[in-house]
Amino acid sequence: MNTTDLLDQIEKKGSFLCIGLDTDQEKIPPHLLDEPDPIFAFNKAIIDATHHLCVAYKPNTAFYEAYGLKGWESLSRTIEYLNSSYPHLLTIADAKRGDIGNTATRYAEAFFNDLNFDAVTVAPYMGRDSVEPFLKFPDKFTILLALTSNAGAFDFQTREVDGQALYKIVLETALTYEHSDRLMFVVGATKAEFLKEIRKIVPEHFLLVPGVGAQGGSLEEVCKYGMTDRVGLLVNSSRKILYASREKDFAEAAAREAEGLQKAMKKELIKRG
Ligand SMILES: O=C(O)c1cc(=O)[nH]c(=O)n1[C@@H]1O[C@H](COP(=O)(O)O)[C@@H](O)[C@H]1O
Repeated sequence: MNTTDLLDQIEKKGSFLCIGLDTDQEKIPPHLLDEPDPIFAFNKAIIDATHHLCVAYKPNTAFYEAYGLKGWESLSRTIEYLNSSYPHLLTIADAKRGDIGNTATRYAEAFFNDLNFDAVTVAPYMGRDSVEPFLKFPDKFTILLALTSNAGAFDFQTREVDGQALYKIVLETALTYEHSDRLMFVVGATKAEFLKEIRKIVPEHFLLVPGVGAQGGSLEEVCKYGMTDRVGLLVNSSRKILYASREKDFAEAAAREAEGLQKAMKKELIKRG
């Protein structure tokens, strides 16, 4: 998957929605627990009901790793289903990895080659040699945490180092990495007002923006400060869509939530002209 394919999907669907598959066995409708793989059964129903409203899916690996081998199998079935049934959709492994180069290479192989995701989230703390192994893969995206949606973001990310906020240093430094055109950056929707400054440093790159929905971020604010001529935004929502209902109509309820966001996104795309 490359940026042109992604933009093509965004224009066709009038949507830059990413649906987070943060599938929690304790929150899925009870009738699915009789299925051989309840998590996959839930994901498949959600994907079938929402694929026309979004351009990306982002399983957060924590929700799968928590169930050990069984969870990893559910993740593997989910990505195989996405790649075979909806190959034009962007798939993001939200794994937030980061380690020395030798180890980072193995993480990159795990998510890009073995599982065949299009993108993976990576933490920047360990620097260049922990990120560049991911960037070696053509037609794959590495999504680097810049300014996250949580309260703890203020512990380090907004601290000034040599007169500049650390998240800005992350953005500027990452642009010097080899194949930096294969980067996207995470900016939390709850920090929309920072997007003006962020766009001065990364005017073109796509931003993955989680935090709309359950965390209270505003889509309008995100678009006002973060949207570019080539859109440049993937806005994620997970719980608000996935758990719109715990009854048999859960997939239809999820589609209604996703459609609400898609319609609002279409308006923003029209506003942009
Ligand atoms: O990298 C992420 O996706 C991420 C970064 C961030 O700053 N904040 C954030 O919430 N996320 C992820 O985005 C998803 C948000 O889920 P909801 O709050 O349920 O919409 C979760 O999978 C988080 O781990």
